[in-house]
Amino acid sequence: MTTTERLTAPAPDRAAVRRPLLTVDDLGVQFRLRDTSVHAVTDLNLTVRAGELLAIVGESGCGKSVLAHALLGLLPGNATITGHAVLHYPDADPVDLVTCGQRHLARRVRGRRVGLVPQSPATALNPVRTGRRLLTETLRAHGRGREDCDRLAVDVGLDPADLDRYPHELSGGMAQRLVTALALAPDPSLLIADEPTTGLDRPLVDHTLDLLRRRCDDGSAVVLITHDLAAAQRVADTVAVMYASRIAEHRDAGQLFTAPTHPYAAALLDALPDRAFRPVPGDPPMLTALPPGCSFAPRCPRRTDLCASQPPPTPLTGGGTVACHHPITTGAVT
Ligand SMILES: Nc1ncnc2c1ncn2[C@@H]1O[C@H](COP(=O)(O)OP(=O)(O)OP(=O)(O)O)[C@@H](O)[C@H]1O
Ligand code: NI
Repeated sequence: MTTTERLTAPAPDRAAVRRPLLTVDDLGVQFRLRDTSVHAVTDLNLTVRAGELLAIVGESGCGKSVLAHALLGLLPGNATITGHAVLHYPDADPVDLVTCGQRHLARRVRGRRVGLVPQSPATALNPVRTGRRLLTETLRAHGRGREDCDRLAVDVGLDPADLDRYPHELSGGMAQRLVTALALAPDPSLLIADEPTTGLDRPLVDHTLDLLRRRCDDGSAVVLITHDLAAAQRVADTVAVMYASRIAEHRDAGQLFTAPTHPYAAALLDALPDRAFRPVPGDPPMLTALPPGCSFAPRCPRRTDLCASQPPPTPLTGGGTVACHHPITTGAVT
């Protein structure tokens, strides 16, 4: 099966009937620099439901990893976070990840309820411990035995013999699979996987995507951050397209890939080799100087004067959101 074929064919909006696991409400992240500030996440709203695989896509630097770090309390000291990101527990009161504090995040959330596959696995691994030791310690901390070690390795496509290597003895792809196994060890109800297929060859990319899909089919939720639109198309229930720190379009994956309504989403799809293979013209704006209107307007074939001056509305249309003054209604870019 090629990556562009769907692994499963979920009914449209299947995820919509599940309970919300995470609700993000007007989330903002800014980094203070000496004489300016970087708007890395702006006015971001989304819901992730149990059983849902949400793919977050968008060009490099649009704020995907910062969003992941914000949800896990992993932002550096020069960051300011605003808004809310509420994690709902089936058996306890909901918790706002923005305000609950590092102690709660460390004890109850990070690596427990919410797992992270970090974008840079090499720097995330303790260099003086073998993969087996790292994995055994993580499993033990969550009440699971060392016998789960080899099974987890196989799940992520790693030869259990490679667990006896130190991080510097692992290839980039092996380190990637090891950090995925470490994130899965606590069996988190929400897994945020930030480019989890980097450095993997095609069969292992598909193996990893299928693993994430199966977790969702078993009732967990996954946020898959990826540059790879074909990967999103293969496994995602819903897709959020980020552009310059905001969500441009967020809807059912099937609808987004067949009839994108935001001109940026349409342009991203047109850039795919198996579509028009036409790169998105121009460059994204600096996040230190976001324009007052729509950030995509300077690159947009549908822009009018309104786009340059007024921020786009984000009405709910057809079960999704699109932040655009002139959304495409036919699925064709005019
Ligand atoms: N500590 C920081 N201080 C200042 N700016 C930062 C900091 N961390 C990230 N940024 C900026 O925030 C923006 C968003 O970065 P982010 O890493 O989220 O992008 P991304 O969408 O994950 O990109 P990629 O696809 O390349 O991983 C970038 O402009 C980046 O330079
Ligand atoms: Ni990133």
